[in-house]
Amino acid sequence: MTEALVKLDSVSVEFDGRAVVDRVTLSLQRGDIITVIGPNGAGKTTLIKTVLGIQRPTRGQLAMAADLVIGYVPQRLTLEPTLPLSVQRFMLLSGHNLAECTSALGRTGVSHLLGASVHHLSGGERQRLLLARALVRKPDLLVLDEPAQGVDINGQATLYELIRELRDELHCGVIMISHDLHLVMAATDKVICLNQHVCCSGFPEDISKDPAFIETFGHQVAESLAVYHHNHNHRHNLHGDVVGAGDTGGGCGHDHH
Ligand SMILES: Nc1ncnc2c1ncn2[C@@H]1O[C@H](COP(=O)(O)OP(=O)(O)OP(=O)(O)O)[C@@H](O)[C@H]1O
Repeated sequence: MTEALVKLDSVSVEFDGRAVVDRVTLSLQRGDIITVIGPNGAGKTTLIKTVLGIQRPTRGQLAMAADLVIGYVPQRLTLEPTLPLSVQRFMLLSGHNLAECTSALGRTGVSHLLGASVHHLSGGERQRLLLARALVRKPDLLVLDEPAQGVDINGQATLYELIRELRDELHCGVIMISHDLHLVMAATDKVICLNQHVCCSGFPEDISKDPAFIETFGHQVAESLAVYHHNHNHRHNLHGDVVGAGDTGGGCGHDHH
């Protein structure tokens, strides 16, 4: 039997008597990728914070595997703008040595930015830096809060692919929040649709037909997702260009009907 990295059993989080997360039960194993979707204010970040152990549940049980190493990619990188900080220094603050930091930066495609200032990175570069910082810890569990924000559309698909590859390499579990519904539906193993409580959950192709999903996101979104088939027959490089197996000669290779 596979050991759960994190288990939530009927977890609720209340602020001022209001349930922001309402009786959520989930279990995350090694190899899983779970994506939490839902409207603004649905409690997604609060749920992620609970998984991280930084938000205490008001009710219910949270169980984590012993010695669990978590790599976290936050929604925002808050830095003192007047403090000069290079990418190298930022990474070294993790407590890992330069070789480990450079290797993690290389894996997320930004090792060339070692000497750059973190204040001047593009949105996509910043997300890759944050991913490298999470990665350098060799996490059992990767927790990402909107990892593709500020990343252009090509870069988003590539970033989700990178997350899948990292899951395979580290044999870790992944839980993330995303608003990129089409990419989520194409690239995720399991989706949890949250609106305080879990409206529905399951595999992308199933939940897009779920009445609770349709009620939350509307018919238009549900219909466009329900007919979306993603036959990914190739790989992308970090710039989003198509490379490798099954490249049909420059075509995108995804079937969108
Ligand atoms: N520490 C807190 N104290 C009081 N209310 C809070 C606190 N943290 C979050 N909330 C409230 O809980 C609700 C859910 O917030 P949360 O950030 O979890 O939602 P979200 O689904 O991540 O939203 P978004 O998609 O907009 O990022 C919001 O109404 C928010 O104002």
